[in-house]
Amino acid sequence: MHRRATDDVVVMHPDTSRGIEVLHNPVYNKGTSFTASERERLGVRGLVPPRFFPIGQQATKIWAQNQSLERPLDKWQHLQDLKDRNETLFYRLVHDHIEELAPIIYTPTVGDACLNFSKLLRRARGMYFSVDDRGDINSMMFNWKRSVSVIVVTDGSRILGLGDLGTNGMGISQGKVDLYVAGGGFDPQHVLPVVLDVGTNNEDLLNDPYYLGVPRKRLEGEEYYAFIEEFIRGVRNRWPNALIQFEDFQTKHANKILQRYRNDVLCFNDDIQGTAAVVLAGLYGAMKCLGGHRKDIVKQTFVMCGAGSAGSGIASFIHQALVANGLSEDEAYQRFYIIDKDGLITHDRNLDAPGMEPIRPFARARSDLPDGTRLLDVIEKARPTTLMGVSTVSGLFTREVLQKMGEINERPIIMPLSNPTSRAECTAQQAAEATGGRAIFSAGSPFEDVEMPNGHVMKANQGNNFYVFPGVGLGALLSKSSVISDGMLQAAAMAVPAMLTREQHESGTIFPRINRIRDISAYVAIKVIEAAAREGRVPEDIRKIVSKGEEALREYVYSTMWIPNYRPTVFSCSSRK
Ligand SMILES: NC(=O)C1=CN([C@@H]2O[C@H](COP(=O)(O)OP(=O)(O)OC[C@H]3O[C@@H](n4cnc5c(N)ncnc54)[C@H](OP(=O)(O)O)[C@@H]3O)[C@@H](O)[C@H]2O)C=CC1
Ligand SMILES: CC(=O)C(=O)O
Ligand SMILES: [Mg+2]
Repeated sequence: MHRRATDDVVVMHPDTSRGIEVLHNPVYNKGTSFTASERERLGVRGLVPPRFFPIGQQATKIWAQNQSLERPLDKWQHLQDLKDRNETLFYRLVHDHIEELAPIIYTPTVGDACLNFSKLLRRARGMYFSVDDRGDINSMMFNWKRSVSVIVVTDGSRILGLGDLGTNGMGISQGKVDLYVAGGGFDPQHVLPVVLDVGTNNEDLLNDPYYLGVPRKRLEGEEYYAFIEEFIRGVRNRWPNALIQFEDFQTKHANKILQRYRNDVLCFNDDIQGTAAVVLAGLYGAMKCLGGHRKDIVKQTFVMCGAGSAGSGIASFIHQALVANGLSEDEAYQRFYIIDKDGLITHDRNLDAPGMEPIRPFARARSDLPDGTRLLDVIEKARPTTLMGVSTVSGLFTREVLQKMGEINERPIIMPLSNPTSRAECTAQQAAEATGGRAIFSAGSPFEDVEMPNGHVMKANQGNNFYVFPGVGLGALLSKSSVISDGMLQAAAMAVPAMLTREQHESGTIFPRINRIRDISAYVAIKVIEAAAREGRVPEDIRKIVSKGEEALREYVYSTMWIPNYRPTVFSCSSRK
């Protein structure tokens, strides 16, 4: 599946030309890092400057270049250009500077990149399947490499909180697979970003002469689901062991697709399930900040702004955890107040509308509060401990709302989770000012910690599914389970806060630093594999490793991780891939 860390050579495909072609191939190119013997062997002697620079020095130089750029989008472009020239060096840079570069290759900058994708694209990456390809999707998959372990696929219909970006959504699939490599240790040769171009309803794109997708309205209804089915069947045929991550599908389709495939195909929806796992992880962390135990989530009351795929996924998943910790189903539903653009959702709402199904059990009784009650009034009445935002509405958490949370709670839990930064329901600064720095804060996109006038620092945690999806994917694949169960995801949620120290909790930290992402992903993977084993989903060889204990599992997980270093490059008469 992955290239093992113990692999000591890169074997060039026998059809790859020697000479200049090697330099033009980002998989094999090392620039000034080819050794003298490689220069001979690969026919590049004299095609690169004579001096040899090890990867560390190359990375230092390119890092300085990237840092000298002012605009985040220029940094993004600079990194894409590097990836197009030299993948190993690109991933080395991202691996070594993940804290600084995650906001560039991922939220928030990737949002800008998607908005401008038609203008920015220089070299295509990944696979595009459009409505015009119907009937040929499986055969097209043979244009790609034989070995794929993870596919991130979007239909571009809801990219971050930016709406329908059509085929420009490819930027998010690419950003996520880069995080699989940098964060989860996946071999870059085995990840595949995909966009399903089923059209777009975005008029600006339809009128843009440079738009890269098929300029037509979106497929809908049975035609849409037939297209998805053709794609899934194609994957099953071409890459039967690959994991599929559904990303940024609009709510009305996201849940339906997930329910249709989750019991038959190794897949998950990152916005529904990955987000839910990370938010629960954050809540467990918050319970520790409050001096308690993760079981204390049963004492919490949640107001959730946003009833889309993220909101419904989070609510359902926390509900499961509340029940697992002793509440009845009904008691657990009573802990939620869910609000959409029309205010509080009650039984007076049309709960049969597309996408509403998972929200239905959370609708409040008519007697509680009138349908449509506004956020501030809901907070007054419900007195929540936790306020979450997955609404895409910047500024929704007004000063009054945040102050009210601060009046009700000594340490209010405030989570403006919408991405990118321009869509966050509030900033860290606003949350800190309105609560006197007492909030336990976590946002989808990165913010700076806030220092209060008295010197106290309010931690600006980043609550992003980035903390779990690489580890969930890694664990699921290594477990050889055929599906990803709720139990595996619940285990992922518990793994993340277990990586924090008491001192970190005391300072208001609910997620580990992102520069530990490889260790976080490995630990999440270990817990996911253990959960799969407990549920009887793993074959004998994996069960044996699990039975030897966590250390053996850790060794197994780390041994599969790809490390961004150059290895000697050789030709072989038969390909190993
Ligand atoms: N931090 C993270 O890791 C993640 C963050 N997200 C973010 O979550 C956001 C939502 O994603 P998703 O659920 O898929 O998107 P949707 O567009 O499906 O959901 C948005 C929801 O917000 C509601 N809404 C709109 N205006 C308001 C308002 N004024 N008050 C309360 N609710 C409102 C919408 O209601 P209506 O339908 O009536 O318009 C809808 O229910 C995105 O910004 C995304 O980037 C998503 C996944 C992961
Ligand atoms: C983080 C993510 O998946 C989103 O905002 O959609
Ligand atoms: Mg997403």
